[in-house]
Amino acid sequence: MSRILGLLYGAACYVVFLATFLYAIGFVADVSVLPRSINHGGLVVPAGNALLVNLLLLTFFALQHSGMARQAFKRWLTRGMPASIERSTYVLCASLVLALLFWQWRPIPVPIWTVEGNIGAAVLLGVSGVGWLLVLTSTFLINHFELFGLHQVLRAFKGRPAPAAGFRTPLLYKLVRHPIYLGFILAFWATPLMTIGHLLFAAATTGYILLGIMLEERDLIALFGDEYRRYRTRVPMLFPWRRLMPLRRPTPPRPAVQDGLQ
Ligand SMILES: C[S@@+](CC[C@H](N)C(=O)[O-])C[C@H]1O[C@@H](n2cnc3c(N)ncnc32)[C@H](O)[C@@H]1O
Repeated sequence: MSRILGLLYGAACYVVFLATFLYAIGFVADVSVLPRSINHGGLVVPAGNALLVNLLLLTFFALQHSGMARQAFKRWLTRGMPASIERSTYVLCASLVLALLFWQWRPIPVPIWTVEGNIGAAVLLGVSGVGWLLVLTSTFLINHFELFGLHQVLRAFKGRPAPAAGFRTPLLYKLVRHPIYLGFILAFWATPLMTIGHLLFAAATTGYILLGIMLEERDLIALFGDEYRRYRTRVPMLFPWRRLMPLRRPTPPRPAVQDGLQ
């Protein structure tokens, strides 16, 4: 019975995640048919108040996201719930906090840049679309269903032990260490209409991504040791410049010739 409940819970969490993810695309792209987006629909308040509320929402998301991802928190959580539904619970909480952000976001629709003309706007929307595609594709590269908890509840349902965390570097992970985060950065910054509200969102999430990378890599080193350390020296963090333009190796210094010794 508890295995069936676990499976249903995991599936429900996944559906909530999917709905939130799809809404996020529309929210950031400012799709006008949505009830709320980054530039419309939310309560209109003075810019100072809006800034404060939005920063609180973003901070709450960052605390939930990073706090619940730490090993110590997972150990504490799994004292009270089966380990097989820990990841689904994480995904559910992250989705609910994100939904709260979408609901309570205060637009500050003062333009910073506006790209007029079909081609320019289409290129920027295209780059943003590529970003979202990069996010989704990369989740499948490292294991989409494990990342969102379905794999774990399915294994528990079949009575199999939880899978050990695996380190993978397929395709895009050979170019950059964090293609999912790169995808988010492209999706958040590439917009034909950058408003103060959107800029706040893009800048705060980018700052959080950089901090999140530091925490995530610390955990990955603890888990995979030298294998991850070597990966870090080989593959750039977010932008594949080093791959596209290999740096010239510095020429080694010539040994000093000392008078009288040669
Ligand atoms: C939201 S994903 C982001 C993955 C990666 N930072 C990226 O941007 O593509 C976070 C989870 O992926 C795991 N992870 C990160 N890099 C990984 C890799 N190369 N192989 C397997 N898991 C990885 C982390 O341990 C963490 O649980």
